[in-house]
Amino acid sequence: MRTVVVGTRKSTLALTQTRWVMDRLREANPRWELRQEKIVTKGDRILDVTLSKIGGKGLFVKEIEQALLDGRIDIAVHSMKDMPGEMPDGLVIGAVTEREDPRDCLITRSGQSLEKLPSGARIGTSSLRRQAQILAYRPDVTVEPVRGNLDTRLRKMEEGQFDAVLLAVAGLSRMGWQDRVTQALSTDIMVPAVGQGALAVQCRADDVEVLEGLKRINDSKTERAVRAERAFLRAFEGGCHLPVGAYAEATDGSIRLIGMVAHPDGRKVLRGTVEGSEPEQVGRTLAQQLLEKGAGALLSALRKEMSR
Ligand SMILES: NCc1[nH]cc(CCC(=O)O)c1CC(=O)O
Repeated sequence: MRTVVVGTRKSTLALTQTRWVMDRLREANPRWELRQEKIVTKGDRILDVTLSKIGGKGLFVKEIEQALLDGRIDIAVHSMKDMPGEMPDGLVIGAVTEREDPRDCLITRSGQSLEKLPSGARIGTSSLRRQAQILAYRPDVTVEPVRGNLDTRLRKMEEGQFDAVLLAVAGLSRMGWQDRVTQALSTDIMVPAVGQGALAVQCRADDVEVLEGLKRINDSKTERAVRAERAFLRAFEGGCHLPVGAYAEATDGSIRLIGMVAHPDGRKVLRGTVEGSEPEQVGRTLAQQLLEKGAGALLSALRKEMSR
């Protein structure tokens, strides 16, 4: 028997995801005794400021990673899309779980689709990636920031603060709320966030026993797809709160990756596709392709605007 402590954020979504992973782990490793440890992160405590102002999505992950490094926990379950491109020394992703629906979706109060929403409709999202792509498709709507957990965002829409909100299908379906989706958006309109729909199960790089056990719940196709997406993201240094998206489909032999870099106002959206067999290579090649189309200048101008 080995006691394995699994760390998670305290949000209902994080707890649901962790419970799901713990069930898989229990099946795959009957000799493990699994215990759950809840960790409150800065991102969960500070809810009244936009994420990019307090340091981006990475802050949800950082404090949990510290608990791993300190040995307070042995395994951490994260939404893959919340993981920054780079990871601290000493930690690895030991397993990537099978990806759920990777798409973003629109939830409208009226039930109208994106095409039917009236001009001037207010859409709640704090993601620059979602903002850019929705404005590129519907330049006549307005985008307003919204923070908080999934239920908070849905409630704010129902109360009339917004006419619609944009969320990941995967988060809603893990909560059992897939019937709330008005319209799942095709990746032609909305390229998802890197890693969206997959879970990352992280551990210490030298914890051989845990690594062995995590391998048993790894989904190799999702892993290859996410490796390509993350290699793409890393090429744009610190891209986790920038308007960058990527989505890959992988078989055992090949990978097809689509990527997107945009200006938040939606007036410029650069997209590209690359196919290949080696995930990191595919990611870097696509990043290079978009850099040649002007993604570098776009993002450095944006970084300057955001740091003002
Ligand atoms: N940004 C927060 C976040 N992190 C992971 C998910 C759920 C979807 C997923 O695992 O990809 C969500 C909610 C959302 O963006 O709608």
